[in-house]
Amino acid sequence: MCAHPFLKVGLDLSTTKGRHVVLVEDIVDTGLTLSLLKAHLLQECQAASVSVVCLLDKAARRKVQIAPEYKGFDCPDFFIVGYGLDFNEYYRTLPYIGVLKPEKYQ
Ligand SMILES: O=P(O)(O)OC[C@H]1O[C@H](OP(=O)(O)OP(=O)(O)O)[C@H](O)[C@@H]1O
Repeated sequence: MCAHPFLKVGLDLSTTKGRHVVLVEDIVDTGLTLSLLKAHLLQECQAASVSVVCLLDKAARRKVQIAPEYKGFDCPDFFIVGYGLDFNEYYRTLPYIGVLKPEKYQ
């Protein structure tokens, strides 16, 4: 199954063996999520390659060295919501991307 003790993925990742995988993300922030998944797919699942496409790339927050191969937009270091992005499950279904006022989360 190529399972990972921390990753909960609703797919059988062993099917990626020998295949070129494209991960589609809404946002890359610290990069920790993708870094973990990418390493797992390459090292444990033996994917042939893993590339990343994201809508938003918030590079200023990066904690690990990872860069999406394809991105829609560079994103400034604001708290972004809408278009699938949430704050405690609020705002996720907004049909646009917005910036949350700091007083809403501080
Ligand atoms: O680069 P990182 O710091 O790892 O953050 C990026 C991840 O965070 C968000 O998911 P989140 O964990 O908020 O879950 P969600 O998609 O259910 O909102 C987003 O969808 C990415 O998967």
